[in-house]
Amino acid sequence: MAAIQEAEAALAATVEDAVERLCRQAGDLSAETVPLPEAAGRYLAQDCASPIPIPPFRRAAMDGYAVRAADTAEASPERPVRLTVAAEVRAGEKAWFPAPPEKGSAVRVFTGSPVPEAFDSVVMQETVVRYEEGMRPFVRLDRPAPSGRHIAEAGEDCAAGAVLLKRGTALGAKEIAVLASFGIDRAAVYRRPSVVVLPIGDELELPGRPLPPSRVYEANGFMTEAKLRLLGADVRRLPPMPDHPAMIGRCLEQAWEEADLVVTTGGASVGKYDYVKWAAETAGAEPLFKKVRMRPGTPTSAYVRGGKTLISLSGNPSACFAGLELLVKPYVWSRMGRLNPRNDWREGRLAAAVEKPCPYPRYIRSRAWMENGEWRLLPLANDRSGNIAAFAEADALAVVPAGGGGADAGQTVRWFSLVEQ
Ligand SMILES: Nc1nc2c(c(=O)[nH]1)N[C@H]1C(S)=C(S)[C@@H](COP(=O)(O)OP(=O)(O)OC[C@H]3O[C@@H](n4cnc5c(N)ncnc54)[C@H](O)[C@@H]3O)O[C@H]1N2
Ligand code: MOO
Repeated sequence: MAAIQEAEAALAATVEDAVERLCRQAGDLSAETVPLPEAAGRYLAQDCASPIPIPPFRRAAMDGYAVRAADTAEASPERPVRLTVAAEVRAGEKAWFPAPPEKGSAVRVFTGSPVPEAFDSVVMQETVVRYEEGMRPFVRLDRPAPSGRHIAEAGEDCAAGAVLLKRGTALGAKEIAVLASFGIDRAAVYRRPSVVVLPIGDELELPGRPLPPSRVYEANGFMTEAKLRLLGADVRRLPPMPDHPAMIGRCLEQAWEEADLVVTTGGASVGKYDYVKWAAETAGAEPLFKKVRMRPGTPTSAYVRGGKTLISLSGNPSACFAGLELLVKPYVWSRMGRLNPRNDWREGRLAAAVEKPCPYPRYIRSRAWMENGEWRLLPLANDRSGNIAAFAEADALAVVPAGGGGADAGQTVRWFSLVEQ
């Protein structure tokens, strides 16, 4: 008996170990090439190089006149220089000029117009006086135009062949804009992991239906589905499954057939009707860990079978939430090919005491704000494991270290942001 308990204790992982074990078997990540709009929220599977220089041609950065700096070198308010406007080049037109340009010529240009080769400076239209004599347009300058001013050289932003975005980069709106501006219309991204979400519990009723006595609405499955979708996974949430061992076993088998990852909630603890561990082991799955040194969420476990993963989250909504943030998210991030699949931990000081002694690190939903150059964290009242009403107020998850009698107000703790990235 003692040997069994010791073996079980060895499988009780710290959160860091649990993440390590999960990420280590994230397996080979295959890639697919998708049109740009579908690449948003995913991670590049290879470096992306620029097929062309940007800007692709020498262009004006202001509306005004392309001139030769040498022609304007002597310009002053007392002795302004007069230039003949010999041509106009609009954005999108060829950089033409009746060559070779005579000394003292200028070309009317606009932001984004190609600048004809002989010209090396653009003066803004606000800084010149334009006038006409007969039908001929002229501009008058009363100061020199320095060579190179308001001209973007071809390849100045990025040379052809240069790496634009590195493998593992998250493709958000600005990265998509970078690819589009280089003429790239598809991206090689890592495949989205497919996930089946399975809420378990006789007491669960679907939202939208009347609530029979002694039942609760199924919330964890919806929370898990939403989180996974926001992370970019391909998700299917099943209706609640009763606490029935054979049914849970069959459902797990089917879910493993179809998905890379199965996430269950509920039926995870030691109660007479908690069957997930039993079903996983009966199906021959190998445990990665059978408990996690965290609260809430201690009964969380994970298994692998034939390259497929099962993460069994606790049924208590806050425990389920902690498991999603601390374990499922890093795992999905590593499967999606994100370079750093870890939460971005920082430090802050508690704005109120946490009076709950705990043998494990305690993860507390909190509100975070900046005060006098440091982060402050207010643990939410009503943070009991089974409570859910205060969820929406939290924008941070802070951790109070194990042992001791909780934490004092003012104590420095680690935390990360819950604001969706
Ligand atoms: N004798 C012991 N009892 C318990 C222990 C223990 O070590 N010894 N651990 C406690 C801890 S800690 C937790 S956490 C819970 C976890 O139990 P389960 O993961 O098996 O979850 P359930 O018993 O199925 O449900 C717990 C609670 O949450 C509600 N729930 C479940 N699923 C959902 C859902 N999808 N949506 C909304 N609410 C849900 C359920 O009705 C229960 O109230 O065990 C402790 N017990
Ligand atoms: O670990 Mo349980 O999740 O405290 O409520």
